[in-house]
Amino acid sequence: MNILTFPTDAELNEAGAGIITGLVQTKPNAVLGLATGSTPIGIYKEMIRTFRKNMVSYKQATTFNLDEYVGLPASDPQSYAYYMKEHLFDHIDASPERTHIPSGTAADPEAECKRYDALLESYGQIDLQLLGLGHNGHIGFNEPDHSLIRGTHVVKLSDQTRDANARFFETPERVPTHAITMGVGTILKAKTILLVVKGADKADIVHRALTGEITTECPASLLQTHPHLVVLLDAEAGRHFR
Ligand SMILES: O=P(O)(O)OC[C@H]1O[C@](O)(CO)[C@@H](O)[C@@H]1O
Repeated sequence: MNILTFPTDAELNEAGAGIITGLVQTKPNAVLGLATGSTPIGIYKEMIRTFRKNMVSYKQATTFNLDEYVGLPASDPQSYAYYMKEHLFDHIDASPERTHIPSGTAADPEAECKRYDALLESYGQIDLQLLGLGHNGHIGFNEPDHSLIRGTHVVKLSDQTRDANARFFETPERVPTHAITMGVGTILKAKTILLVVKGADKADIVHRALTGEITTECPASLLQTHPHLVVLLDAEAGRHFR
């Protein structure tokens, strides 16, 4: 595990974007696992800046997003499909047919999970999986539990996660109750995992996840078992690592 702490947000974002663009420069058909939430926005901005300087092309890259809310169509500004267009896809040359996100409005969500897994399977392995961290230790939407699910599945969101994400919705009641998420098995299968954590409110959970007991009650703690884990922390989130 390689843990890097950055004094400024700008430096962290540059480093994160540098790792992703560096991979796509050397392997144009890379398979990227992408994340949403507030954490990766700065990294996506940097990736767009590098793209605009004609330093990288995403035309041949394939992307798989971690998760999507059940019930939200891609046209809903709170959906992760919308987020990805707004923060990344509309600003780079990614091929729409190669950018994959679970559908939140599939008539049969279970069948949608199977479809997504089969598609992931057809690519073999994600080259680089970008991850944020939930306040309760979730990765993707894999919530703390006495057991975790390997593949893509429908998950009931914890109250803590719904509260944390309520800031993006008009009212807390509008936060969807369920999501589709890639499973921890798929996440851990990625060749490299890039975990990005920002903010004082995540200092304790990231420390627990990376140095504490490996337990499904803190899904991110399973990342300790990954052979190529890179962790980018801002000064606040990295407080316990200094
Ligand atoms: O970056 P944020 O907004 O704190 O979110 C952290 C995590 O929560 C999720 O957005 C899901 O709630 C994850 O996809 C993300 O990694």
